Amino acid sequence: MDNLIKICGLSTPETLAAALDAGADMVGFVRFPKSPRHVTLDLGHRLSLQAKGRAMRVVLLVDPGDEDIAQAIEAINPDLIQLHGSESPERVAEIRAMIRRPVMKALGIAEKSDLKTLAPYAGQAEHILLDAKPPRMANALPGGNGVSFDWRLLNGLDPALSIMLSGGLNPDNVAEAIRLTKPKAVDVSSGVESGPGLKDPARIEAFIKAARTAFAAQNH
Ligand SMILES: O=C(O)c1ccccc1NCC(=O)[C@H](O)[C@H](O)COP(=O)(O)O
Repeated sequence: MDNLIKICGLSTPETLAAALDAGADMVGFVRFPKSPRHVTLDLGHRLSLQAKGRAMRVVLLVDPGDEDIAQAIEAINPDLIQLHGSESPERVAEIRAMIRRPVMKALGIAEKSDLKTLAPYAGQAEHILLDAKPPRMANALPGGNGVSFDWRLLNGLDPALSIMLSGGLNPDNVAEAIRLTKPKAVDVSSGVESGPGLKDPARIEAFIKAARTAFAAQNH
């Protein structure tokens, strides 16, 4: 996973087409009923077919049971599963063995000590997504909140780790985030929306352009 750009929370054929046409490497479909980005199995199936062969398809699940996973795999046939709940390292390993597809585990970061949670997952999941912790308020979603964490906390992190940076990224700040943290990949959801769950094609394109340029500058 190098220099990859993921657009998460796509839930219409039109905005998925915008992400694919703009060159997204990964597209994310959220399975979390309380989210404005939630896709049914049927919609996820259709979006997955649309993205097939053009981008990696990611299904995002939160503390899923075995049946939730089986249904998502059957209907959406993702290339990667993103676990965005409080799944333990043992549960991540169990899921990975069960699905025999790559897994990305999301971890919430607010302070330096939160990075200690990373090591136990590093051997269990192919990729780690670092996101801000959800705001402390009732009904906060586990992710997709448009909140950043202090990127300087990642100073000194092992560069060999397969890290996707996430949380509060948008077309205006993604270049600086890449410059400071040198992630393998970046992920965005609300930063490319015009309202909760409403992806904006122009912002998707601007985000991908800004991230691509920043990754290219980093490789020089
Ligand atoms: O996006 C959601 O609605 C969501 C719901 C439940 C768990 C996770 C969710 N999103 C996680 C993502 O992958 C987001 O892309 C990531 O948290 C960054 O979101 P944002 O800060 O809005 O860019």
